[in-house]
Amino acid sequence: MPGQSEKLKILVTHPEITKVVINLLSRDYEVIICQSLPPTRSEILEKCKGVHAVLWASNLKLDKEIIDAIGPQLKAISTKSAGIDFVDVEEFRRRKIPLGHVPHVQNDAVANMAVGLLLAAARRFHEGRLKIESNNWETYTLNWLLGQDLRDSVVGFYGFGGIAQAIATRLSGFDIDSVLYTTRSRVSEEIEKKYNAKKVDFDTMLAQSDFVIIASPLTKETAGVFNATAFAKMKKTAVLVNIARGGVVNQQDLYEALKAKQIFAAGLDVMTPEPLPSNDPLLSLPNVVVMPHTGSAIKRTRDDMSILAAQNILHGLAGEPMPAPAY
Ligand SMILES: O=C(O)[C@H](O)CO
Repeated sequence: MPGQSEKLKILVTHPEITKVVINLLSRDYEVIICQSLPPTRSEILEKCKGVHAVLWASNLKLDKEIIDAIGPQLKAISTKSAGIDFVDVEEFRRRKIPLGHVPHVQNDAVANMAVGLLLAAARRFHEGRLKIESNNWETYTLNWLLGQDLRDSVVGFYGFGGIAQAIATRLSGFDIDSVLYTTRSRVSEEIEKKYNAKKVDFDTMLAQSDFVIIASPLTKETAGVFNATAFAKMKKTAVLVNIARGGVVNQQDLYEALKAKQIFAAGLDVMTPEPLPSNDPLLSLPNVVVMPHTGSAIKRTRDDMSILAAQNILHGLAGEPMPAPAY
């Protein structure tokens, strides 16, 4: 136990966390900051011993080894991401250690990325650039580089939480016809009305959607569900967008489907693995638009994410419920 004048310790696992957060945490606690860039597990394992809370700003595995290295005085950890597929949540639950994550604050930024990818894939941005680079303008034909239209389209969502709804809000400005969504439980009637949305089973969503947007967490249930069987059920003109996690998609099957033009195009902010090797076959396809998992990469959004993570651990240290508990 620390003495009366000794402050409890918080480990921040990344040197670039905004000063606002460091100042906030330093008011009542001693803050230890990891310095390695990229963050290393070895530095975290060394510095985490004896701390009382951790702001986990990394997607390195957060597991039993780390919890054991910290020690039994640990009171709270928060990730700085919405997705927690790199965390052994069961271990936290079993030991009753408060675990926070960071949902909602990145909805707008990620939704903007999704719309960007959707338009870029539907309107063939990558292929257009390749044509320019190879001096292959075919503007003499009347139907060169025709894309897919959002107007009057059906947009299907796999997962219909905050990010998906923020995407649907934006797409309503493109005069889409309706929204289909596949989730475990139905959203409220009010939300369905707002987006002209209907809950349908996975196969119906795949078969009837012109655009399919993956916006679900990666879990045992969602891993690899977008596979060859799923792609075979989609329209040939369909555009797939993934801003969730690469693991929801079987990437080899996606590659085959795109190459065979079984579906029209894909826009991906997430993939497997990350970083994607520069010689990955996916990158050889003209009908894929890729971004390196930067959906939330807006300064204000990233700061908001750090602030919410800090609030999670401050509440955890005070023995209060976190604003955004992960379980
Ligand atoms: O989960 C999130 O918040 C983003 O995808 C960053 O990992």
